[in-house]
Amino acid sequence: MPLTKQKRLEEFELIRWIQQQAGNGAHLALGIGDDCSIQPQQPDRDLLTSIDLLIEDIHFKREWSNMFDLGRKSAAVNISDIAAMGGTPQSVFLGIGRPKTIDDTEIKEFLSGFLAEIKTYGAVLTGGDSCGSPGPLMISVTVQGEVPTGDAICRQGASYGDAIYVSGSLGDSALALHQLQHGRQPDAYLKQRFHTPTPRVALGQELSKRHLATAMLDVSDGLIADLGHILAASNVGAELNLDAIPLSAAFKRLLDDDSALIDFALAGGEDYELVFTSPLKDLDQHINLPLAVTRIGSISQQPGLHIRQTNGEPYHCRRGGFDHFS
Ligand SMILES: Nc1ncnc2c1ncn2[C@@H]1O[C@H](COP(=O)(O)OP(=O)(O)OP(=O)(O)O)[C@@H](O)[C@H]1O
Ligand SMILES: Cc1ncc(C[n+]2csc(CCOP(=O)(O)O)c2C)c(N)n1
Ligand SMILES: [Mg+2]
Repeated sequence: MPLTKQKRLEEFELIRWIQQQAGNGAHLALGIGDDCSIQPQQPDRDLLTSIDLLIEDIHFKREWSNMFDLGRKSAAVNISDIAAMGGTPQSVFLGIGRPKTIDDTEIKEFLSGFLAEIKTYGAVLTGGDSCGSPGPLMISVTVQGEVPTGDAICRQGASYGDAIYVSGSLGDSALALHQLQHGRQPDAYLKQRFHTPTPRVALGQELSKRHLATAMLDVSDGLIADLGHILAASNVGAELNLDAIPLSAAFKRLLDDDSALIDFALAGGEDYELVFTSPLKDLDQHINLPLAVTRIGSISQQPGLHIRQTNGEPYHCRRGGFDHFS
């Protein structure tokens, strides 16, 4: 259906508003407004690029979140991929498929949250695309970052004897989601962990700059599934200590009443914490950041992922990791 003149004006007005809000990046020769942005290349840097989609009713429900927080989360989960390589985010590209039910105020709220989040990490909105959607709200985010040549931390470098670490705590986000899905209101802390996760950019940068980690990724689909990617890429196995999995006070309070909830920490997903391996056994002593880093196990020669309880018995998690196609 051809767009009316008035509708097109609205579309470009919104893009002009986005352009004004986005500002200019010092690393760019040209940002929003032309057919492409232009970024001069640095000879001693590797360019990191990642894309992720967020689709209404798959990744979020509009009734659970406000549009500002949804904007923040859309940015954060993508910036988390740059953090997971140890890089510095720079340019972000935003695609929006917008249903008619979202008005200008809501879309501006979304963009304000998105821009506030990327600004926190020094990144700039550099381009994107906007169109109508006959169905759900669809968000596509591409993020680019940089790392000194050769310093990016990949999934493939883990070797036998390395210790396995995780930042922050696990399971909060999945527990909040579980409560929302069952019509309950999570407490403020758990809610915040689900709606506005924090990409661990400073930790990733520290690990890459000081060459402290051999393999790394961010936990989006759940610890077991995502650590499994490191094991497959590195061709090794792992032993995890169940009691070492870091849990928040809010999570522990609920775990006291229902010990089965531990599976949300092992396989829930959307933690956006960093899981990494290192030959150092006391890595927490080497990092001076206001973020806990916990040793949860070690890389073994025996293939597969084995979880042990304190009494030495194996633990079998009853949840699978998140899989879009299962
Ligand atoms: N449709 C696709 N076309 C090309 N490459 C893809 C496609 N889907 C995924 N990939 C690539 O597969 C790899 C793994 O993607 P995946 O989405 O599982 O990882 P991730 O983005 O780190 O995790 P998550 O999406 O759960 O945050 C990435 O290199 C990604 O670019
Ligand atoms: C409404 C609603 N239902 C379910 C979930 C849970 N969820 C969706 S995608 C995903 C994995 C990460 O995504 P990706 O692999 O695409 O990066 C998880 C755990 C949610 N957030 N909202
Ligand atoms: Mg992905």
